[in-house]
Amino acid sequence: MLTNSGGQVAIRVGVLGANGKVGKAICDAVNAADDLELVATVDQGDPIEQFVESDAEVVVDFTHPDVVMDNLKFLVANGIHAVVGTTGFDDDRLDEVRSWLADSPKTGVLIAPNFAIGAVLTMRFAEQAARFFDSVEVIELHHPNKADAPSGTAYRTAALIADARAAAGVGKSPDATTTELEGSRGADVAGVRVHSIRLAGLVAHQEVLFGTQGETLTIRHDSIDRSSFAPGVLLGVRQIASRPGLTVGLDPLLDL
Ligand SMILES: NC(=O)C1=CN([C@@H]2O[C@H](COP(=O)(O)OP(=O)(O)OC[C@H]3O[C@@H](n4cnc5c(N)ncnc54)[C@H](OP(=O)(O)O)[C@@H]3O)[C@@H](O)[C@H]2O)C=CC1
Ligand SMILES: O=C(O)C1=N[C@H](C(=O)O)C[C@H](O)C1
Repeated sequence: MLTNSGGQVAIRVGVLGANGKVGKAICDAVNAADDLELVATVDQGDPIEQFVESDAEVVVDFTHPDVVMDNLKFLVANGIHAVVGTTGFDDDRLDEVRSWLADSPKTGVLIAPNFAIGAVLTMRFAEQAARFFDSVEVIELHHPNKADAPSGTAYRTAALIADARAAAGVGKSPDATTTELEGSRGADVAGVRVHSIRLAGLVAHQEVLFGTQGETLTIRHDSIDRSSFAPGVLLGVRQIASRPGLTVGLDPLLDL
């Protein structure tokens, strides 16, 4: 059992996807925190049972949308709290996680499409701005090794904007396009156009563009290093045991 200089018992943390781009940054951050102990790391091909054997209290998942549900089902069934950054969660998946948690009521799961504070604020600011502008489009820009498009953050941003506009009675963005090459106007996410750029040299970036008579507003966020995700993940690791059930997004942990 690890204790820090104040005699506090460290939280026992496991990482899934530990050899991945974000997983490595999270392992470094856990190792650098004196109130956390990295007790197990699991990547492709390793047995997930390591988390039970090592008595992990919280497991962080940055793997792949195709495998994250199986991982989560195992963690919840074993009463291990989870902090999940992996993308691919639609309403059906969230409902499935809730149904597992109903059988494990003390377990907490946090699923957040983006753990970077600037990205969380971008979503919040976009939601606030949404009702004041006629037009809105989202551009997300990522490294070319990203598996999913649009990004989980862009999905969530578009959904928040759409909900805010619907609540305020604002209609769809004006668009007179009648002739188009397929894909040229981006994907339609809840009625909001989302454009995905994949470019060598990028990490994770998003612009939300608003327009109305005589003015535009652009909200832009840039993760220029994957360490940007670590503070939000560690906040989740520290809080999740006191938040049983499903929490979606980092906002409640930041009192937003
Ligand atoms: N919420 C957030 O703030 C953020 C979310 N993400 C999301 O996190 C996920 C991972 O991103 P990233 O780190 O860039 O991806 P990587 O591909 O770099 O890392 C994923 C790692 O998970 C491993 N893996 C795959 N399947 C399993 C499995 N069944 N069990 C254990 N490990 C497995 C992969 O191994 P192998 O390569 O051999 O398949 C790889 O090492 C993506 O969904 C991404 O969108 C990313 C950044 C921030
Ligand atoms: O794959 C990534 O890199 C990222 N994925 C998340 C997403 O899809 O929104 C978060 C961030 O954009 C980085």
